[in-house]
Amino acid sequence: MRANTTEKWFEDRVNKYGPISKLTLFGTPTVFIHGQAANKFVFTSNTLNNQQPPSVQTLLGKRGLLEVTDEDHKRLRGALMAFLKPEVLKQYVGNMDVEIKKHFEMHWQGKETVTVMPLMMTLTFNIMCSLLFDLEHGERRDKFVKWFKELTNGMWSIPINLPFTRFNRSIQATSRIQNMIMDIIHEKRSRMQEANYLHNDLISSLLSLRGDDNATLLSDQEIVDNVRVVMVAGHDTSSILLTFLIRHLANDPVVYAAILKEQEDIAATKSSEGLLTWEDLAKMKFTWRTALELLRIIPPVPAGFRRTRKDIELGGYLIPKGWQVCWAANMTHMNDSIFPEPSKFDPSRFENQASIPPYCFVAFGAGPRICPGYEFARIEVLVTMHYLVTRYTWKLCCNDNKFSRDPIAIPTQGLPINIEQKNRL
Ligand code: HEM
Repeated sequence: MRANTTEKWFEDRVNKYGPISKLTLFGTPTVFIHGQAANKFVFTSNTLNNQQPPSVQTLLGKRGLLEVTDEDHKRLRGALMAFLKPEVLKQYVGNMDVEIKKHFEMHWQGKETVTVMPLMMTLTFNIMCSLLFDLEHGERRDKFVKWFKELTNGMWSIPINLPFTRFNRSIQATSRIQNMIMDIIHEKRSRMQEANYLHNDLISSLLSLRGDDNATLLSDQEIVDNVRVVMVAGHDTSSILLTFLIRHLANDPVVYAAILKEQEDIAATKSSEGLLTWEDLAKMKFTWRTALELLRIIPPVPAGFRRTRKDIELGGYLIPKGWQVCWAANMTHMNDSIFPEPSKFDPSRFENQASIPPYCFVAFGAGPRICPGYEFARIEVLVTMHYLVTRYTWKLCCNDNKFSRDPIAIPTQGLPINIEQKNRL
């Protein structure tokens, strides 16, 4: 992964061993499968459980969406979707707009050079703090960002909990984060007693949900674990997409010009103080198609795992109970019978999404575990791109066109760029 040869490794494997092959990964017998039918099986079969490395369970908790199955998964997912569904999120486009403009004022305005990747991490973290917790800027948010970085540093590390290991620092950070989220839950619960309290964040939404017997639908621990899962699942993924979009537009004047035109047309209808709306986002069709095409070529989640619940027969092979099953996005994303000329960057592939065969574009997964943050990611990417292209021009500082994976894609130097503000500011 560090040498960024993951895709090549998958391809070589398929060429050598065919569509289904076995190997040992992280010390566990694993079956590697790929292609449309294999994706359908991985994403929809109830003979498979979700499977995360042990470090992830320790750091994110046992009651998070990634760990639970069946009825518990449905209940917790339904609870998160009550906030993440488009009908609700559309009310928050203005809040995102405010947070994103603030980011550009604080971190870009007046600068000649910025490094994109860490800034996009900061931006998506702040968006989440505002929308998920309604957490004010200041000391508490600063502490949270510090602990969150420590938590994610150890996420894919070897889970050895000895003093001074990366994993040990992550465990300490996750326990501080747990305490902080618990405090926020208690504060929100008491504020919810106030007559005119507005539910305007994910935690308040989860606290307000009731089951059949009018008891709260989620326990406090379930809220803590799921908020951590959402923070982790939604942070790196969106930052990577934004970072690689900025890199791509610096190298592709045709796509850049089309996005600029689309965004300038929308900006022309707004006053300088006006906030973007849900209706404005609906007009950003070409910008979103460009983002989807980028996700096809560089999926932030390049592969994933499941575990068999029982012996399974697949394609004439027996996969024993307890084995890992590994899927990889690039094997369908770069298949020329599905996406002709797969290496060509062509946003028009997404003009008619219904024409893409099912289970072939899996940047957001598919089936019952398909990414619940799709709409959230779409809003943050579109609003960020709007302010970026209408207020700045940029050039890559160096030929930072390489990236490594950890397992997320990271430009080797963080993507430093030279920026210039447009006159509008
Ligand atoms: C460009 C941005 C994003 C990409 C490419 C992405 C990709 C994915 C993928 C591929 C999966 C499914 C993994 C599997 O089935 O093994 C997933 C699941 C998930 N994503 Fe995203 N994601 C993005 C943004 C977000 C955001 C912004 C949030 C939260 C606000 C989020 C929350 C989640 C959660 C909670 C799951 C687990 C769902 C479940 O197990 O039921 N994601 N994401």
